[in-house]
Amino acid sequence: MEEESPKPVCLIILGMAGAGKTSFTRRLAGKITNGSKPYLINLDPACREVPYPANIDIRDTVNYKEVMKQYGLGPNGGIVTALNLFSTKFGQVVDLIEKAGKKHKYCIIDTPGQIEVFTWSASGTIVTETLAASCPTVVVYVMDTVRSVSPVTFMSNMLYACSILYKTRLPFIVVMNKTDVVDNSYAVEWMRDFEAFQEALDADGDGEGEGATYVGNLTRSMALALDTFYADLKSCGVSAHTGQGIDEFFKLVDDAAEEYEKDYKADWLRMRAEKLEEQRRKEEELKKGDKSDPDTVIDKKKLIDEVACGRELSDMYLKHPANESSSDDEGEETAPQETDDKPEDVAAFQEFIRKHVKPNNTEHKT
Ligand SMILES: Nc1nc2c(ncn2[C@@H]2O[C@H](COP(=O)(O)OP(=O)(O)OP(=O)(O)O)[C@@H](O)[C@H]2O)c(=O)[nH]1
Repeated sequence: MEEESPKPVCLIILGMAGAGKTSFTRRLAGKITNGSKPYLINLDPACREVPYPANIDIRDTVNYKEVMKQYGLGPNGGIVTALNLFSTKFGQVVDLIEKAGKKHKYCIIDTPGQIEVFTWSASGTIVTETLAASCPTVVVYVMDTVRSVSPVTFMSNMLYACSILYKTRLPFIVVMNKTDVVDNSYAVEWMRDFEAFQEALDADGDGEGEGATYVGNLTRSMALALDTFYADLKSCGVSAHTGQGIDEFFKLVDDAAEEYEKDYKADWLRMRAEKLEEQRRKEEELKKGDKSDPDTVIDKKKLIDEVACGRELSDMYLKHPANESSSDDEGEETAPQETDDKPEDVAAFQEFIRKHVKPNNTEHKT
């Protein structure tokens, strides 16, 4: 039997806006394992600068400001659509990631600022599923420890983390970032000891009894329900600024990668086999149908390019994702343009719709 070449452990970095995803990715970028730094991917089409040497950068492929113009979208719609377009070619990205496994032990994927762009979009699902079916994949949820000191905010953050865990069905790590400002011990205690959480809630004026507020009661019930989630949760405190806690984080990553092999891989391989079979069946059906149907045109143009990790950082900084000649302000919605749709973009978008928009949404997984 052919021996499989090693595949990198892929870390999908998620978190609320400002939690420190990019700073954390930048910190992880310096980790040297077996003589190599991690393979780095930026999936945020709207960031101005990528402060680490990305091997693959979505901004080299899709110009989100042009997407906003061409489809008449606002900034969030532009980011979602840019990611949708990119995700249609994510198979090519995975090929590059698999090849990178010969040299890199880890592959780190930084996601867009607004978490819902990834967690509530078709493209986020496509990216996650394609990765998980090919490489050991771990979801890393970055939480802002400073902003979560209120018990109600903490519980909301954990509830969000919990929803992502059950949605992705992958090993999961909660990273409590910014411990250089506030130590994460309060969060560890709240997760371990419900009474301590209850006391903090009382001290906040949201506790039990006559003075209890609706939000206090809700928080208490939710925190009780989250006990099961906390029981097996991998978490650690880190500071992306000082590097504190990074070694412990990588230990958790290695445990999570083992967990993937043991508990998740078989399911993902089965799902991939089913999808391939379904795709084969659909292609056969298409072949039998009208071959001149323009919707079946598949864009052969290579949209994804890899950049040598050692390239000059200045290359990354100098290129702004917007078209330099573009005069629109960031955040300004513009009317749809009727004329200059590029044929390759149209073909890619048609292909995206053909592949992923299913009648009645019967196969959409949540
Ligand atoms: N003190 C401290 N500040 C941090 C740390 N990590 C990030 N920050 C700060 O938090 C802010 C947000 O950091 P980013 O890395 O841009 O966060 P992000 O989640 O990538 O943000 P978006 O992608 O724009 O949503 C910046 O001002 C960082 O300097 C940390 O470990 N300690």
